Amino acid sequence: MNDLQITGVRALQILDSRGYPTVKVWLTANDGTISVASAPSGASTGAHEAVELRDGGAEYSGRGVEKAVDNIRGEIADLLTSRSWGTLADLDQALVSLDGTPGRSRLGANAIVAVSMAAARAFAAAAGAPLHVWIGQRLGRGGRLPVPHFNVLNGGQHAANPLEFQEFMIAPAGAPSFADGLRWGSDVYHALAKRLKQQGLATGLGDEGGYAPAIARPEEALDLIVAAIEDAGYTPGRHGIAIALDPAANSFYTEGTYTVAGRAHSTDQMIHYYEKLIADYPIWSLEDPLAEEDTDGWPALTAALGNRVQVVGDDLFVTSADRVRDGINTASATAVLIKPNQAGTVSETFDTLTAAAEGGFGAMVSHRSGETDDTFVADLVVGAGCGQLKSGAPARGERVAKYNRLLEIQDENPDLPYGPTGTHLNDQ
Ligand SMILES: C=C(OP(=O)(O)O)C(=O)O
Ligand SMILES: [Mg+2]
Repeated sequence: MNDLQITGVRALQILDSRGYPTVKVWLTANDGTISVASAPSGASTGAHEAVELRDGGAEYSGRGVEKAVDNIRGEIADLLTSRSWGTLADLDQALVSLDGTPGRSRLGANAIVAVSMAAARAFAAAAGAPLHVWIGQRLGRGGRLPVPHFNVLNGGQHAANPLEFQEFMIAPAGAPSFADGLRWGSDVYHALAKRLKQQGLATGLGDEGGYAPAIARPEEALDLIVAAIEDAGYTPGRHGIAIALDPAANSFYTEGTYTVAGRAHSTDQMIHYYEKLIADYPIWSLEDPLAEEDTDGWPALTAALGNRVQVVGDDLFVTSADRVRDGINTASATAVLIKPNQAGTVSETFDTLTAAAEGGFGAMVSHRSGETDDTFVADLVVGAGCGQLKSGAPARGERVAKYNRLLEIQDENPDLPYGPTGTHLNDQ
């Protein structure tokens, strides 16, 4: 394969789906091919994830990213055009070395991840392969279309309602194909709106396109969703439409106590609470059920529930291969959420996917709550072959862009299998 020679670098501050500034990058290769990528942005971030560079301060806000853009136009462009690149791993490593900080705070994780994503596209284009095929080759995996996890009801830091749990997702595991699963999800999404209206609840949306009604108890949300699945004519459960939760427990944990709908829970009580939810509702996956700093709680929860549901670390692992290996050694979870901008580069994201697979962990690829029309995660999940994606509701342009890209991939590759392997979604 020929080396990649980058001859042009363009960067711009654009807006993400929340209307906050983010970074867009264009890389031109010497054959004239232009590869584009945009950085997403999280709101409920883990303490250890790579750090966005924001003008005037690193914490999340609507502040500008002009400095990050300037870094791409300056130092990063100089690096990228200074030599040819044999592999993405070399290019990413050079970016990480140029930054020189563990958290990517000098040049900005938003600048670096956008460049890395665009570079991955440039390598794929140079190889004449679709991005998902090129990614599959890098990871040594066969392609697979994911079960989409639609976040249909929003709370936590993604909505202004009193619901502490952040994400209530529906997963059409029993659908015969990705395209059918997408239709099933959209049917339930619309049935849920009807239910909410019937009950006098608001149908305004949270950041990821799910409804954000003024309810506080997770059970109320789950009752509404199960009813909507049935209203739409589907069967709740792993043979039909299962439920996945991302409570994002960091945000309702203080000094050893989890507060849910006005009630305080110790870690043990929280584990019992999830046990009851799992018994009462067709929940198959639990992401960030406990806070990232509750390090004794995670193995206890996984020992208690890990044979019944998938236990996913997001803020706990922040897409870091080292943290995933620790999690495997301590049996702290059974799967990892994969967000390239937490890891910092695409190559590090690949390393984390590999570490997870080597340790028998599952993986779910994920968007961020602040998104753009970039569809990188759709190709990533197919190439990774892990069979699970969350990209928000089956509505709102920045969310459906990913689902629509998967429809294209399915259409172009009708033999790709659908769904995860080796997870609880295949049980029963
Ligand atoms: C997608 C998520 O939200 P954010 O992007 O705000 O971290 C999440 O917590 O899984
Ligand atoms: Mg999460």
